[in-house]
Amino acid sequence: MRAMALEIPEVILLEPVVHGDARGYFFEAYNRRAFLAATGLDVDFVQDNESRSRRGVLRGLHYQLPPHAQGKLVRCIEGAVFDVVVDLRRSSPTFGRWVATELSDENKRQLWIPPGFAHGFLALSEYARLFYKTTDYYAPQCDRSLRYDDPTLAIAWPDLGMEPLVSDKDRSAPWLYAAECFS
Ligand SMILES: Cc1cn([C@H]2C[C@H](O)[C@@H](COP(=O)(O)OP(=O)(O)O[C@H]3O[C@@H](C)C(=O)[C@@H](O)[C@H]3O)O2)c(=O)[nH]c1=O
Repeated sequence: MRAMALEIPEVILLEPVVHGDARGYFFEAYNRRAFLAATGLDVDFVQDNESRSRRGVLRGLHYQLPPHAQGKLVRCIEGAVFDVVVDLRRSSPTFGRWVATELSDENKRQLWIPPGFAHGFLALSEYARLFYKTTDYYAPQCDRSLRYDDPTLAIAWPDLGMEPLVSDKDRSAPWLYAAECFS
């Protein structure tokens, strides 16, 4: 597993070693020891999530506040997504900054999103299925959404020539200045 640093160093892009042969391919999608060796992080994942979205669906930007803040290990197992992470740690030099990367069933890349960050994605392919592990359980009372189109964030979402399909919850999410963040 190869780790690649992004502009926000705590957010880590991971690329597995894919063993291809005449039958197809095999790779270790998650291996605790390999994850530790690549990232230096020994993380306890407690929940696996899967969602499937039509092209143009935008989910996010989501995070859970303490005491149920979540780290997430995200990958796209069908199609492709434009995946975005925003630093919401007020004490961080990169507070309010975002990084984005394409995750797809072709590149098999995974993104490690530490607690303290908001996460969202736009489905680029006809359908996109996201699979992600989390370090804490779903806690609706701590679940928060942040506006994906906040002009302060100025996220460069790809233009698919259509309005993104967004949940009511996400459409009515607060802007960054009013959002509850991390210390
Ligand atoms: C996130 C979550 C939702 N749910 C329920 C609540 C609701 O009825 C339904 C759909 O929830 P949402 O609309 O929040 O689903 P979704 O918009 O897909 O939420 C996800 O978005 C991405 C970007 C993330 O980063 C995830 O952590 C998660 O917040 O599923 C659970 O039961 N467990 C969970 O862990």
